[in-house]
Amino acid sequence: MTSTISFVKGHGTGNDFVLFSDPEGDTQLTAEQIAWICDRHFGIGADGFIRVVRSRHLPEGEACLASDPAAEWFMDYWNADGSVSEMCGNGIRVFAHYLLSEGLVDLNMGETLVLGTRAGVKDVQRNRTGYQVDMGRWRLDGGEPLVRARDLAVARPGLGINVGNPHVVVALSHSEELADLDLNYPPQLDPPAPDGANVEFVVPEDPLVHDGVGQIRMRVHERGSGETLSCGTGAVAAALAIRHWAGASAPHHWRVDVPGGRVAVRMFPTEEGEHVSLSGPAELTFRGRVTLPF
Ligand SMILES: N[C@@H](CCC[C@H](N)C(=O)O)C(=O)O
Repeated sequence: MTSTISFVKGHGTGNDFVLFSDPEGDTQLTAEQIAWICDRHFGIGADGFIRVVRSRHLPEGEACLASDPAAEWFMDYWNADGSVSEMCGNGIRVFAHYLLSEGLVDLNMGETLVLGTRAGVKDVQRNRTGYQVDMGRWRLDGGEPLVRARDLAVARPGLGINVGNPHVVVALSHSEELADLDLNYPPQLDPPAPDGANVEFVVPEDPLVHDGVGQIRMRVHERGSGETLSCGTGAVAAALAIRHWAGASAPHHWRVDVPGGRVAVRMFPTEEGEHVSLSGPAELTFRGRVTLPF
């Protein structure tokens, strides 16, 4: 049976998403349908798919992911190939912006919106650049695999970092090396990451620190989506990795430039340990209806 769905398209620094409203949780699209929707030639085209669903309608096993009763809404995030991911840093800002624009939530400056994700609940606030998300705790995870990429002469050591979803960050020495990378091909990790990983290639800007703010430039190959113009969780992982390598005197505030724009990352102490936040813009670009072919 074919079905027609309404959607809204949005992006955060060029990382683009199809948002599908399913407040009562009564439409389960298949991985194949989601991959078709995200296909840029045969479908709508997007780096990811976000189902907008009330947390209380999640199936039993997923309900614990939004365990804070304040998280009325859940970001059900899917990659372009139809695989699920735990978290999306650009996607959650666009998700918050969608909820606000549709009048589903109120969020004045200084207030906090609590949203559910597969990586736990996240606090979102509005700020000067758009939205700031408390991404919570992070951990060094996934070891230091060797990373091979097309047009990178020799394999480089990466650093595994989990910010809710898995990343491997690789430092390059200059911007030509970053520009020359061919990320049409997935980077190879040795040893491979058991659940796959998003891979970020990073170069320091000159100077690395300006007015107390660290400055880096990044390109990314996303698990399940290929090269994208930006990755919010990737920017967070990249800033954490560079701070780790730079040592104790490194700043806790970073500016991360990606092909699609700029985001900011801040590390700050909390009672349960260090948290990291991500700030950046969120835009909604158009809405439409699409008939799924299968
Ligand atoms: N683009 C996202 C990350 C999306 C999920 C990722 N591809 C994964 O599989 O973990 C971001 O902005 O964080």
